[in-house]
Amino acid sequence: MRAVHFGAGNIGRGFVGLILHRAGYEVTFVDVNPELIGMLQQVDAYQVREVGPAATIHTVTGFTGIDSSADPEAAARAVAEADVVTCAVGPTVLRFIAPVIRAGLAERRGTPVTVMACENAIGASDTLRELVLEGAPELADRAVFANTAVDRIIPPQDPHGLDVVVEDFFEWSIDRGPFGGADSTVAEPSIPDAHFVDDLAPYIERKLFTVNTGHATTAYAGWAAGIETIAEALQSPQIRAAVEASLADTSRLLVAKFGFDAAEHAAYVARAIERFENPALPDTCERIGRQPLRKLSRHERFVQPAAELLERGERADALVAAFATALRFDAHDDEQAVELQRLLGSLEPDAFVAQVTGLPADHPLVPQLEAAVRDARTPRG
Ligand SMILES: NC(=O)c1ccc[n+]([C@@H]2O[C@H](COP(=O)([O-])OP(=O)(O)OC[C@H]3O[C@@H](n4cnc5c(N)ncnc54)[C@H](O)[C@@H]3O)[C@@H](O)[C@H]2O)c1
Ligand SMILES: O=P(O)(O)OC[C@@H](O)[C@@H](O)[C@H](O)[C@H](O)CO
Repeated sequence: MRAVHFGAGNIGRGFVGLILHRAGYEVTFVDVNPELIGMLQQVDAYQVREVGPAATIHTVTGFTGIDSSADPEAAARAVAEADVVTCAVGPTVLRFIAPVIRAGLAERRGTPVTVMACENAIGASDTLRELVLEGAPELADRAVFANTAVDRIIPPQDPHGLDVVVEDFFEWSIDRGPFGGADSTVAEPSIPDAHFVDDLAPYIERKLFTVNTGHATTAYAGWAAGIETIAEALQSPQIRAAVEASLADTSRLLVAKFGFDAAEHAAYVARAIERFENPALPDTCERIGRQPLRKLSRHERFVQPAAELLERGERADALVAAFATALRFDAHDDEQAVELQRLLGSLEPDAFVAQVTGLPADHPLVPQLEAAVRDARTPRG
């Protein structure tokens, strides 16, 4: 069985590549980083080292690499011949890999390929499908796109090596809907470490609005306090209280919306905070806070749950406070952080909230976010 995976970064090598290898796939990694692809072409194996109570070392073999910026035709050919195509490139990069997948589908003969975007975003495979079929709707029956939720914390790695240090926890949930039904000619791919679910919404929203909301609250508060790592930030009682308050907001929403058992959900939240604190994971506030404009957008970790709470007539004060703290993220190496600071300095609060969050002006959350922006624009004494 052949898999093509776009994005040979942390999740690519330390999660998707590992799980596909364990499922028996030969994996072709496609990336635009020539150094990374060079290493994947030159060696036969790399290691994934899990750290935490259930620590194990896994060896991944049977892979190769293609540099899609140097040889997009080879990448398209690999897609044409694959059983499964996955990606973990970041939601903002989907539009750059879409033309390569489109070219692969155009060459494809025989059964449709399964495509799964493994990104932190709701409906990422649906987004990828729209981008791939843009201008080429006739290719629709050559691929089946399934949404997924992926969870494993993988901190920054040595950029000059292939081995990856990861936490011992992982979860990959895949929407079963597109497979095997009356309208589908494609069976569920065999991936024993993943689980197929009838309704992905509770899984992706629980993950994004717990793990990622809690992570982001920690990161922005840590950054504002001048703290480097996530584990260190959580040692501050104020930051910990802010994280617990954000997750109390999202818990109220998730339990009401999906009918989760309150005690089981509380255990899920506690486990997420324990995972952030894993002392063996050198994860940084800068990585977790990366791309703040994406994280402050409409369907993301603060605005979406806060908006839904207000629509239900509830408050979301802790999420609004976390949004306010995020406005202080000014990492110089992060293009979106630089743009965030430029927008803060140049747009009035109403224009900033409309542009960054995409909320309609009459949404009940808007006045609170505008107040946060007004406050962030006031010089600190
Ligand atoms: N690291 C984590 O803890 C984690 C956990 C769950 C989900 N995710 C999600 O996985 C995705 C990737 O995150 P990551 O941490 O692995 O990032 P990363 O930066 O380590 O990896 C992304 C890779 O994509 C490559 N890339 C960029 N443009 C490309 C293109 N046009 N074609 C092919 N490859 C391209 C980059 O060179 C890089 O190697 C994100 O959506 C992230 O939210 C990350
Ligand atoms: O990858 P991002 O930028 O969407 O979010 C940063 C982290 O919260 C994220 O990578 C987590 O480590 C991951 O989602 C855990 O499964």
